[in-house]
Amino acid sequence: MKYVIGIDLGTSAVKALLMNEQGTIVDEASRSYPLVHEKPSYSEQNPNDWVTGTKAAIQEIVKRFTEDVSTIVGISYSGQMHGLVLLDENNDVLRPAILWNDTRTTEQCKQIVEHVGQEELLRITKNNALEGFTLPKILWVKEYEPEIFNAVKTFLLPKDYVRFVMTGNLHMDYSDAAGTLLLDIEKSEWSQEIAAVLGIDLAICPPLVSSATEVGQLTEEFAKSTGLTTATKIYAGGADNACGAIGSGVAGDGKTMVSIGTSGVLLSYEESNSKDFEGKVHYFNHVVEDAYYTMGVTLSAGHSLSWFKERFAEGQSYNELFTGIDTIAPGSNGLLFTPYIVGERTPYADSTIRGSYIGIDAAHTKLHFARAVMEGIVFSLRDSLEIFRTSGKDITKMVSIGGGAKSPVWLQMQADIFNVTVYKLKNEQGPSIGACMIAAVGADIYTDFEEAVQACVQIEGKFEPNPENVEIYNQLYAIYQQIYTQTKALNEQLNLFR
Ligand SMILES: Nc1ncnc2c1ncn2[C@@H]1O[C@H](COP(=O)(O)OP(=O)(O)O)[C@@H](O)[C@H]1O
Ligand SMILES: O=C(CO)[C@@H](O)[C@H](O)COP(=O)(O)O
Repeated sequence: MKYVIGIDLGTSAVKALLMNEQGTIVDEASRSYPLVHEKPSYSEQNPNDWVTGTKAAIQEIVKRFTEDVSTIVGISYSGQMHGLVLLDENNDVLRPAILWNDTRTTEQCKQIVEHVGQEELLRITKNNALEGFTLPKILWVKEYEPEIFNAVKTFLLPKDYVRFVMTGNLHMDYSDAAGTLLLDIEKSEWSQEIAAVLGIDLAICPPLVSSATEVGQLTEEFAKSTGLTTATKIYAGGADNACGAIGSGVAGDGKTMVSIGTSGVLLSYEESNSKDFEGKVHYFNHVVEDAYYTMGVTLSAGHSLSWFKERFAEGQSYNELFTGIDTIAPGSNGLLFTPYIVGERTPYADSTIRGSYIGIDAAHTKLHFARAVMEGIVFSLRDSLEIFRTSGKDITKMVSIGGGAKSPVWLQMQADIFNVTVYKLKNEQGPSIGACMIAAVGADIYTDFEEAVQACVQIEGKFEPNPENVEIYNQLYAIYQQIYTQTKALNEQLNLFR
């Protein structure tokens, strides 16, 4: 029997899955690491924490593995997108990684639009300039840390750095490169035009490869420290949302995924890159060659709930926090929450907006506040759904993945607020399943992603919308939608005090 390992380098933790050639997950391990918010709007991680966590998770799996390790034939990756890792000429890390949910780069986004031009930017990259993307982060370092910028030899995205430590080779795959805002989507190459106009030397960009490309084998050192062999082949991998999409079977037209991880994502498969969403949603390369996907992103989805738990329910598990939450009526007895605790992306690209609780009543308990957070996160994802529906997409079912899909109450809320049938996977870790599938396709265990989806995607259950709740949530959503506009100016004033 052959096996593959899929590594999902998430924002809260790295998760490793061991999958056999029949598509069954046989073991898993994870390690969490801190997220550092040194200042409001900053969000960084130490790339060495990713490496240490990945090594420990693989060691744990290998320790429990009772067969010959040479049967673990391949490893691939799914990675949190957009994060900037800068390496010097010795391939040493120059500064902490600046992550996807770091919104310090509003000025740099304006500069990009000014120099490249909005129309040209959309034509080349299919996306708007948003704080979370990598290019504005490169420009921020250029402006504020010139010494570091001058020492840069290569930039990588998070999973590319972990892969580099494991193989000694530098690469980036198209699905992740699409999120840098430096990729010419049409030509599938780094954009000379954007780089030239912004004074960036394209030599810092790593070679581009497809997700299932073999990019090397494990270094002796990494193999030795984890118990694997140097014969294990390494495949490039992809952006976590693209991996989550194939891991949940979203590899064909009309298929939709919702993910509540640290971020929240509503993602829809696209057969081509020819549609025009005017930059309202992100438009990226899929890990499936010549396919694409569009998605809306809530910056703090699961993060809003983990924030709530850390601040107001310290020491409680999620299950303890949720006890009794299903006894509270939809709408949390008139309490609404907007999850803009680090700013927002879709539909409001706004780094200054912050979250609100609206309608606090003396009768509300901690449970009402927790439920309102969960509902607010799903309302925010509905904002993205409305963009898709307005564009003509008929969305009636979705596969739900990410840490949030562990909670049946949250899954039912998604069915009721979106008014769709929500499917739950046997294992909610779509991105690492996707990473396993990439390794399996790379290693020729499956001929293509279609075959991999057939073998690996296992649906465990479904949640149907409850018509009564749908009606209540429709009314509440109309109120929720007004909160952004009504709190925007207030947050601009409060920004001075942050
Ligand atoms: N048991 C649970 N029930 C519901 N939600 C959970 C549970 N455990 C974690 N979560 C949510 O999942 C989020 C983490 O999801 P995950 O997909 O692991 O994130 P990431 O890939 O960003 O590391 C947490 O922030 C939390 O909101
Ligand atoms: O910025 C985005 C997508 O554009 C995020 O979705 C990141 O890719 C992080 O994902 P999670 O850690 O929440 O899975």
